Amino acid sequence: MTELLHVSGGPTKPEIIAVSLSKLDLTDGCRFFDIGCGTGAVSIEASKMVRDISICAIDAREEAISVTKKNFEAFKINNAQVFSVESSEILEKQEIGSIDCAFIGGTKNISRVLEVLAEKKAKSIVLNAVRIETVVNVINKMKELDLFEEALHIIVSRSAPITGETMFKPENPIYIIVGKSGKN
Ligand SMILES: C[S@@+](CC[C@H](N)C(=O)[O-])C[C@H]1O[C@@H](n2cnc3c(N)ncnc32)[C@H](O)[C@@H]1O
Repeated sequence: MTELLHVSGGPTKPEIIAVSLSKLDLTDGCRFFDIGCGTGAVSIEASKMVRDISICAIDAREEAISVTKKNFEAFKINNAQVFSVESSEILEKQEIGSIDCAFIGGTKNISRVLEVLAEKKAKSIVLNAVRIETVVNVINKMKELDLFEEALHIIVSRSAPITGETMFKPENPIYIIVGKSGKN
């Protein structure tokens, strides 16, 4: 089995990716943006879900981009563009084109990123956050931009062996915030 290379902050846990992608409404041929892609794990799972997806993976850290490129090669992701840049600097550029669905795993400059996604009429936006301050900022900003749909608080506990039996160990709680454009 192909092993995913890791980088600090990633990969996002598979259960969180599964719920996040289920909220994104990915469709065949859509243009998917992985903002703060880290390892590229979310893009890899998205490409397993829908055919002909066009991926744009962005991370401000060169180290993350290098890992994403290696993972894309290992998982045979051929339909992706990868950008090593702060996302608010590139998303608004005309050559980036249209944006259908955006997963946001990194929240630096999040207000500006959400403004650009709203300007570009991204149909669905799903954001992962761990900090309560981020959650409040994102919900307020999405409401201001008429994007806010719902927020989820997810806690996964995973089985772990204990003296020959099984216990459950909790993973860190994650907030998933969902935005849709054209709500009204
Ligand atoms: C928690 S990690 C993402 C993990 C990723 N979803 C995965 O599965 O590997 C957050 C990443 O977002 C990046 N990041 C944060 N804000 C960003 C921004 N505004 N533009 C680009 N990258 C950003 C960080 O460099 C970091 O690599």
